[in-house]
Amino acid sequence: MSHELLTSAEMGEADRLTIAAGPTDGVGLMRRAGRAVATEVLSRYPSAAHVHVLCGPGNNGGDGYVVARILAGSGVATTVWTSGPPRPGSDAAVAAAECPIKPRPLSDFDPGPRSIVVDALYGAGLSKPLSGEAARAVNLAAKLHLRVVAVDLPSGISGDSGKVLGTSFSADLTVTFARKKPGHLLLPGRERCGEIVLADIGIVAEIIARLQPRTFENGPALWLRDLPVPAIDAHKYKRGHVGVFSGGPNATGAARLSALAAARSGAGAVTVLSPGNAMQVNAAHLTSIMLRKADEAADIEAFVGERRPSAFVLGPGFGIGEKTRAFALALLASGKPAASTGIDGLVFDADAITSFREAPDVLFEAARRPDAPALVMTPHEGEFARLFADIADDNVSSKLDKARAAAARANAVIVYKGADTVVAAPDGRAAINSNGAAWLATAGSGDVLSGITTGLLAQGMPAFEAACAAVWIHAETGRRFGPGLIAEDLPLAMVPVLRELVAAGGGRCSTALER
Ligand SMILES: NC(=O)C1=CN([C@@H]2O[C@H](COP(=O)(O)OP(=O)(O)OC[C@H]3O[C@@H](n4cnc5c(N)ncnc54)[C@H](O)[C@@H]3O)[C@@H](O)[C@H]2O)[C@@H](O)CC1
Ligand SMILES: Nc1ncnc2c1ncn2[C@@H]1O[C@H](COP(=O)(O)OP(=O)(O)O)[C@@H](O)[C@H]1O
Ligand SMILES: [K+]
Repeated sequence: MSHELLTSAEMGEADRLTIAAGPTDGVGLMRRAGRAVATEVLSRYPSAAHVHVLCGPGNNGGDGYVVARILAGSGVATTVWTSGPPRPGSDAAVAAAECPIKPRPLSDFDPGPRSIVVDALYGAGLSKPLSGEAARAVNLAAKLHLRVVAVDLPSGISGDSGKVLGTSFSADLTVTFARKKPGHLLLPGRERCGEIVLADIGIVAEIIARLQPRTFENGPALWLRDLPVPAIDAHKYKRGHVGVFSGGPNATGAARLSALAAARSGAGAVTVLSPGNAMQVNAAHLTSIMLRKADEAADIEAFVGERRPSAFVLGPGFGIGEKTRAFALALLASGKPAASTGIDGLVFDADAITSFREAPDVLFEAARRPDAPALVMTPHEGEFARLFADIADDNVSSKLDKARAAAARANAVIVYKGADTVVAAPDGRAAINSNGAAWLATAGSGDVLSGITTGLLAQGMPAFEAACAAVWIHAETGRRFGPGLIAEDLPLAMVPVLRELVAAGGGRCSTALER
């Protein structure tokens, strides 16, 4: 498995453990890292007129000296520009001594047009904003439209947060080692990395496992074994029954999008719970989806008792206010142990999130009660800030940190949406999604996501895995569909994606769909 993501501290530890286990030493790892980068440069740019290798003072620079040595040895015209010599006695100093090219000062960096830049200034050890001669090199490479190959990370990008510190290179290709880092997937880092190549430098899976990583790239490897497939003796209620709350007569579409998505994702039965005054309009637009009136919290209790739904989604198009809060709290009090007819999972989206902006603690307290059903909340950036204002305002934390802090506080799986959606669980696990596309930025797209999540929860998939699977399936569908996508297309367009997942071993572990 290579879907773990390592922080810079974890990567340093992996490095240390590998060296301690022998026989490879630090210089050995550095030689492998540099060779991996050089191999990519040689295969992608076989006719490059000139390669400029920019070497910083640390181990990232050390990798750069290895690259320069191999390129020069292969007959490529190579210049080394350095921002400072490596610390005497360091691995990088050994690599520099082995490099036959006399380095020139980075302040004189003067590349010709059409040359290639290998950026080995700073990687995991970036500790302050890029400035001075490094910033000048960034500007020059951009001005001349030079191809940039970044070693480990584009200099200026934080590997832990994906943030730009000062300024950064925009690479065409980034070669990183052992495992990706969160900054390769979180924006804006992901955009600045270009294509990412993961090179094996001999840090083995057993070493990574010892670190017990808690952060992952979202993909089937994380949840395929839990993806529900119907048993041979399935009947519709065994496949899970979803309840979806509709808004009033002028706001019913969002609930129907969610309902359809829940049904397509395999829930055996779906009921739209509608205010009395919206029954007509809902009835006119529903076929396989059932319909039932629900005007007050007592109606939920009756529905739960009679029809045994296993999961609900509240929020899409529902409206903001007291009724929403009452429904949300009634649902959170309908967990299994309290009543044998209780429900397993809840998804709160959109208005169900916004309705608690003045009293988030009331929601969190209800979600923390031991009998509460598993809760997934799916805020976009604006909704996130309404519920977790202090966490959202923290300019230092990454999106990953923020989603984790929110999940712990709310005792809920948080799907912090966007182009780099982060899914975080209260137990500290988190996954960053990277397979989406901007075609998904269309009204109602989020309603479909909450429906898929609820459909999977209703079939018994654990909450973190259900949320990760829903986010990936939604993103994959949008990416494949491309131009012209509207939310109505998503439920049907996800069928081929589901079919492939089931064929790849849904319900069993398989890596066939790993991208
Ligand atoms: N950890 C590992 O397992 C491996 C690491 N390797 C390389 O080692 C790199 C990490 O090496 P280091 O920890 O030495 O870190 P870096 O080489 O990224 O940077 C460290 C040095 O740069 C200085 N520095 C940081 N930001 C600066 C800024 N903006 N302006 C000026 N100076 C700045 C620091 O004070 C320190 O002297 C990785 O990115 C990777 O390229 C590879 O050799 C392979 C194995
Ligand atoms: N640029 C983007 N790239 C990838 N996915 C995106 C992008 N913009 C939005 N999305 C996804 O589309 C969905 C939009 O949801 P949301 O903001 O709730 O919209 P709506 O309320 O209109 O349904 C989310 O799943 C989000 O992650
Ligand atoms: K770099």
